[in-house]
Amino acid sequence: MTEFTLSDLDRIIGVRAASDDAMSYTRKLMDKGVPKIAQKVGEEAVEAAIAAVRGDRSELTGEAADLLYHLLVLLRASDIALDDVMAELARRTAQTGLEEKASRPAG
Ligand SMILES: N=c1c2ncn([C@@H]3O[C@H](COP(=O)(O)OP(=O)(O)OP(=O)(O)O)[C@@H](O)[C@H]3O)c2ncn1[C@@H]1O[C@H](COP(=O)(O)O)[C@@H](O)[C@H]1O
Repeated sequence: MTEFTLSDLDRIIGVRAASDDAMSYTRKLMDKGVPKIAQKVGEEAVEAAIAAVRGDRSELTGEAADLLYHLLVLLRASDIALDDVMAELARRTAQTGLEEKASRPAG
């Protein structure tokens, strides 16, 4: 299993977004602003959905990677920390109590 996490990617995106490297796709996206980044998120989500319906696992893997990357850029452009999204997910999980059950050995 890869050790690379969404937090790692988010950190890289933060560095690239703050850079003045004209070759950075992240920098270019940030310059275009929230509407353009939101459009990309929508496009990548639709492409991922289509790949899933077609049963194309390789295509879906690639589109899911594009979607997660663009979503992280959108969050940053909207000044929302990935940590805040994770905290919301943790809050929902705590409400169900499933985290504890999932970490307990079955039986
Ligand atoms: N994970 C990604 C990633 N996923 C997708 N993409 C880029 O997303 C773009 C999507 O291509 P599209 O054809 O859909 O879009 P487009 O060419 O911009 O055309 P438009 O739709 O905008 O008109 C491609 O240029 C991909 O390279 C990414 N670009 C960067 N990253 C990560 O971000 C890091 C920093 O990248 P830079 O900012 O380029 O240094 C990289 O090391 C990666 O870890």
